[in-house]
Amino acid sequence: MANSKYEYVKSFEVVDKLLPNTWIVVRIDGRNFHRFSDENEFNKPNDVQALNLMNSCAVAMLEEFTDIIFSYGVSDEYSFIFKRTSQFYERRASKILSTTVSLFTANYVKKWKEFFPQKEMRLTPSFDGRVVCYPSNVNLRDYLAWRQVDCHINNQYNTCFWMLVLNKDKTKKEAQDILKGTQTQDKNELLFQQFNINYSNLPAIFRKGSCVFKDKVEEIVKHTERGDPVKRLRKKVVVSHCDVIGDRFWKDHPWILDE
Ligand SMILES: Nc1nc2c(ncn2[C@@H]2O[C@H](COP(=O)(O)OP(=O)(O)OP(=O)(O)O)[C@@H](O)[C@H]2O)c(=O)[nH]1
Ligand SMILES: [Mg+2]
Ligand SMILES: [Mg+2]
Repeated sequence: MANSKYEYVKSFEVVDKLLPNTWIVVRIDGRNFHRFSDENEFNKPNDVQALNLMNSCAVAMLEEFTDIIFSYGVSDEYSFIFKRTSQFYERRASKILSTTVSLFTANYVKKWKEFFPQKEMRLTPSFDGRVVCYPSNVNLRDYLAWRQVDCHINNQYNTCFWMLVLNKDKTKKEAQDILKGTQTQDKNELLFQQFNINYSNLPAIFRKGSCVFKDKVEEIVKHTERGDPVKRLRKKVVVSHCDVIGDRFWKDHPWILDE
């Protein structure tokens, strides 16, 4: 049967091409993870295995979608940056967003047992997603700085909050009142005075979040007949908990934003 009678419906589809020559950022975030974390008894305020699971899913994303040049994750969220010149799905927003969210979610479920071998997963996880284009490297770096500052603020607050609740028998309301109006320095003092914790010594994965990107690493590709190793520089997806606010990281990894 000829389909021409019905084909006009296709013209209702809207064009959703993302601006050319801009960094495409897809940020996904766990839906109702407050409850998901409770039900699955994640450690408070940070569950290192839950974070490792998120990171492992991000690594899988960079391996599958080669246009992703960098990603940054904290808590139940991950931001994926597609290179400026990406022609992935002809830059169609809905395609890029939906495949990113679904591939990440599928990996999260698939890899759960690897990170929580003793825990049957409770509830079905899902993630929302949004896509934003940034025209300049400065905008992109400011975006990442915004997320990393957010990580710092939340982690410092949550660390104080849960120390007060779990170790000083404060109610959640009392802990909230104690922390109300406090500045960064006050929270550092509180942790040090009351719990002998030096905030800057806490694991970097909690304080800085996680960066997943392709780094140049030396790998032994073979051995000569005499048994000497032959090394090559290879690009490999790595996870690092570095500072992305200052210039250092970007000076050390110029290929990420130059690509
Ligand atoms: N215990 C624990 N909870 C976590 C951890 N990471 C994330 N969460 C929880 O996940 C929540 C994530 O915050 P949001 O994304 O703002 O809130 P949400 O509940 O996911 O709600 P929506 O994102 O709006 O659907 C946090 O408030 C925590 O309750 C963790 O490592 N340990
Ligand atoms: Mg969430
Ligand atoms: Mg969140």
